[in-house]
Amino acid sequence: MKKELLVIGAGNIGRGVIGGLFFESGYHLYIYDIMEERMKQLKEQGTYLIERVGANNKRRVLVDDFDVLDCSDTVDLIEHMKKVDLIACCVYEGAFQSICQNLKEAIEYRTEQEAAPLNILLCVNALGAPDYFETELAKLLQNNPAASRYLKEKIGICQVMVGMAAMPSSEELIAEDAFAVTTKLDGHIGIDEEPFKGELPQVKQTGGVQKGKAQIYRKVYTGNMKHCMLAFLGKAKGYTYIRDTYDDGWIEDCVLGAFFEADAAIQAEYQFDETDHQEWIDFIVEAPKNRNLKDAFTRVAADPKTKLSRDNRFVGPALLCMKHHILPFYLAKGIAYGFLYRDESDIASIEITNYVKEHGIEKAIEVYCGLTENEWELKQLIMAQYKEAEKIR
Ligand SMILES: NC(=O)c1ccc[n+]([C@@H]2O[C@H](COP(=O)([O-])OP(=O)(O)OC[C@H]3O[C@@H](n4cnc5c(N)ncnc54)[C@H](O)[C@@H]3O)[C@@H](O)[C@H]2O)c1
Ligand SMILES: O=P(O)(O)OC[C@@H](O)[C@@H](O)[C@H](O)[C@H](O)CO
Repeated sequence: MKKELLVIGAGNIGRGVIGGLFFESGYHLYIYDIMEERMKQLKEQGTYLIERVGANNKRRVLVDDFDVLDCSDTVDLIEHMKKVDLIACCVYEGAFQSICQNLKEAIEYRTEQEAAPLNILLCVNALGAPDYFETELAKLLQNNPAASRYLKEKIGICQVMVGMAAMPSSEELIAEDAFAVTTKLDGHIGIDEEPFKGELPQVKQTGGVQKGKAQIYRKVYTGNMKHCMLAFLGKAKGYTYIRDTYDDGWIEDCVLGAFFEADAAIQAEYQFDETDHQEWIDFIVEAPKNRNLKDAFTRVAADPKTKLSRDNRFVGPALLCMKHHILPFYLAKGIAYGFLYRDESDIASIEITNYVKEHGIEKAIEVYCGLTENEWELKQLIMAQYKEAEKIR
């Protein structure tokens, strides 16, 4: 396999985690992002720094084997989609449609050329991303039978579990390198191996996983939920970074409570085998407390409108708990603190907290969590937790 990777979305994950690990494993990167001016600057700069921060040590990586595409339009992007056999999409959900639109053109070309298989790595926390890509591409290619066949037979659309946090670097480091990005040192990247065409790339801290579509639910409903709940509760306690919550026993109890509720529901739904299940618990619960990492609540809890929505990291597992007769007591607490979370730089948090003030918590739960009258038990649980949370805050 050619050691080339087209990275779409050159943010924390695209530059820092995926770009960094593939670069360190001998891959040449092609980088594309919609931020045209910034990409021009990156091209001029020619290198960028990654700071990998562990609980006990740090390490720097200077990435210098990449080309930045012409990001003024999508011509160059599509040209590279035609030729590079491995693509990593490191973006949020809002970018999916336009990426599919561009992929359509590339797939038609690849079909004509009888090109090699193409693997698309969806390095996202969004739920149902592979299904979205499969359906959208099938729709876009429906009038081209040969390309539809190529899509089915030669394109691997793979969920990737990015189990490694990445964030903007400190001001000091940014002064040194405007494109520096900070990531955790430990962690693991899991590629859903079932849809992958050919041999998996040999990349550091990266490997294949099974049941990828189920794994992303587990990651988001337990791991990302826990992370975000630390931020919601931590903010109420006046902290700023995830590390500030590490010695707070109350936060730890609540967050672990929510984790194990969600984990039990996920296990009931997806039945991961016991070894895999225990490894996941250890990965999340026993992760070393990384006090060197300044992971800000502003990043972790960003866009609480999405995070509190029906299928996302709190209401999703809470509903799954109800389905499996598990009381989502602590998950409801997480949701309640989500309704109290306010960050003056985050418009979604301002909208939500203003809405609660104006219309009350019950209406807010209906609007933002999408809970219906039939789901009255969960609604009442969240309302009760909110009442408590207001007193404690
Ligand atoms: N940061 C983390 O710790 C982390 C860990 C695991 C998974 N994730 C997931 O990875 C994805 C990226 O997160 P991030 O932290 O890198 O975000 P980010 O905001 O740092 O980077 C996203 C980048 O995508 C670019 N972009 C937006 N629309 C685009 C388009 N149409 N084409 C190309 N580029 C486009 C943005 O300009 C931005 O540079 C998200 O789905 C996130 O949930 C993040
Ligand atoms: O990027 P988001 O908004 O989906 O989630 C914020 C964080 O929880 C997330 O980026 C984690 O750091 C990451 O998923 C680590 O596994």
